[in-house]
Formats: sequence, C-alpha cells, structure tokens
Amino acid sequence: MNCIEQYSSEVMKFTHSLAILIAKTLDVDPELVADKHASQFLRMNYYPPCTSTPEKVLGLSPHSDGSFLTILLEVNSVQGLQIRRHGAWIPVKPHCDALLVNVGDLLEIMTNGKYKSIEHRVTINAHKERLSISAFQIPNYDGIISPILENAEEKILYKTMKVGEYLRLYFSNKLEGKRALDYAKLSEI
Ligand SMILES: O=C(O)CCC(=O)C(=O)O
Ligand SMILES: [Fe+2]
Repeated sequence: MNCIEQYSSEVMKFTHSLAILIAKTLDVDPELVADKHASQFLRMNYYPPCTSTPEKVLGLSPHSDGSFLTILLEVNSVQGLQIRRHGAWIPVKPHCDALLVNVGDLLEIMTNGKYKSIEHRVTINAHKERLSISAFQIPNYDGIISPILENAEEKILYKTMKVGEYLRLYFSNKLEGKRALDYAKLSEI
C-alpha cells in the first residue's frame, strides 16, 4: 500500500468513528448515519502565490462541500482558508499536526439541518504557495439521503433523494455559496 492509499484508508476509518459520534449527539441509530459503503474523493489543491494583487484573487470561490464530511489536511500550514460566519469571513489558522473537519451538505440534509454545512473559501498568499488535501467522504452513491428524525413531531426540512442525484446537481452548479443545497430544501423554509 502506498502512503496515499494508507492515508485514504485511515481517513475512511476516522470518518466512520466521527459519524458514530455524530449519531450519538443526535440520539439516532449510528448505523443510519455511518454508511458502511461510504466512498471518498481525494483532491490535492495547489495554490500558487500571487505577488502582484493577492487581495483580488481567490484560490477557491465561496462554497460548501457536497460531501457528508470533508477531512482537510493543510499540508504546508500556509494560511488561506476562511469560513463564513454571520456574514463575515473568518480566517482559519492552520495547525501542522491537525486535521480539519468540514460539515458537508449531505450531513446537513441527513441531520435535518442540525449540523449545518459550512461555507468557506480560500484566499491566496502573496509570497507562499499553499498545499492542501481534501478528502470528501460520500455515502454510497446509489443510496438514499433523507433527514433522520429524532422524534415523530420533528418537521422535515429537506427532501429525500438519491445521493447520486444530489451530487449531479451539486456538480452542475458553479461554486456559489450554499446554492446547491436550496434544491434539497422543502419549499416552506
Ligand atoms: O484548500 C483548502 O483549504 C480548502 C479546499 C476546499 O475547500 C475544497 O477542496 O473543497
Ligand atoms: Fe471546500
């Protein structure tokens, strides 16, 4: 096994444990959240420096991930990632020995909005290149994604759809905030 395969398989295991913990926080059946046939896309991101006008350039436009969870490794610990909170962009300080976990749209749907996917973007550094690896954790492509309710009185806020259907929709949109998720919301919210 090469080191990328090893990393990928460790991240799969880590995500599985996280999914079980998330299910516990919601008091729902862990098997419903921790999809055993989960798959993963790995993307290596390289952001070259921009010496002339770094403030005018974005490495990655604002978006939320279409995944269940994304595990991010900031390989050379160069700052760039920002998350949107109450309308403001907050820089995330990289830690060389930490993984960053982003909640994706599929987890938002699955938890009926209790875990919200996080809108983020990447800025460019004037002098340093930035390297990161995103591991997008996706439930079984042919499976169904639907809100798991804590009790019968809970109002259903998102549609039930095939994982593949949501991802097709997600990838057919350009990166634009959390717009793709609007399609999954039931009309009254
Ligand atoms: O490079 C980063 O820090 C973030 C990458 C990212 O948001 C993505 O790959 O979706
Ligand atoms: Fe992302």
